[in-house]
Amino acid sequence: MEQLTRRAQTANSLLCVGLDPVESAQWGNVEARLQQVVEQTAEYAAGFKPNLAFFLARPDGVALLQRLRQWIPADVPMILDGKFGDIANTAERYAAFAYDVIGADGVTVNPYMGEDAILPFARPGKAVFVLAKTSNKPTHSWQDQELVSGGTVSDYSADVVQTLTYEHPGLGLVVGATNPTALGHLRQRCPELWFLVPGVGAQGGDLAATVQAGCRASDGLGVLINTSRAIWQAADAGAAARELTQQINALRSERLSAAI
Ligand SMILES: O=c1ccn([C@@H]2O[C@H](COP(=O)(O)O)[C@@H](O)[C@H]2O)c(=O)[nH]1
Repeated sequence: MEQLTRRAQTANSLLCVGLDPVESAQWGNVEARLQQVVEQTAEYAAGFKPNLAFFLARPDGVALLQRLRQWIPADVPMILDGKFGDIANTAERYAAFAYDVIGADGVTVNPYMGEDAILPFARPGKAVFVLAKTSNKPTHSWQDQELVSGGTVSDYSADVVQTLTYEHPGLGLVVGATNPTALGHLRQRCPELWFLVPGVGAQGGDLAATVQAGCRASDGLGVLINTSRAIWQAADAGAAARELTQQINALRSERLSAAI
């Protein structure tokens, strides 16, 4: 999280460039497009987030991820969005894959199986974003279920992660941009955690509301706002990333002046 904070400050950006490579007649070769998107957007990126599914769906997916790691500048964190979640010894193997085989700086984790599904990823210097309130909108949301002990399932996930951060400071949450009320609620519950926030762009998340509800009161950072298809499909990926960064920064400034 220190690397992420440093990068967000140096690049003056909260943008996470999502990398979900798909074939398209427009782009032709996926590998060349991937390299182009990284090159064009790197100066604006606080982080990159390749989604593992899009690589595993290719015969050369793991090797492509390894090459991707080489194209991403060393000071820009790469978060491997694998939503890993299995018992401890298996989670260890997933962590070895993400960190040792691919060279990721962080991962996403599904906490359904409990703390032993999370903690093997909590290595020093690595960021672990745990699902709390995701951006999809199922009609019957598991995450909104009220627990007898109080709060919802997503609150519980956030509370567990918050507690674990006392010993494992690299933990953060995944909170979708499609529900700013929930984002604000979780920000109040966890004032200092970094949130990975997907859902802006193709999923229609409200950027202004995301910045308003999600940024930390203490330093105006704390949200890594991801967009994948909106950049991948843009005619000029660099321009799309620059525009988004500028929009986010304008909203951050407005938020700051409103607070003064
Ligand atoms: O709650 C979540 C968690 C992860 N994702 C992932 O983020 C990107 C979003 O892509 P867009 O094209 O910007 O919609 C994708 O990899 C998802 O699997 C998410 O959307 N929501």
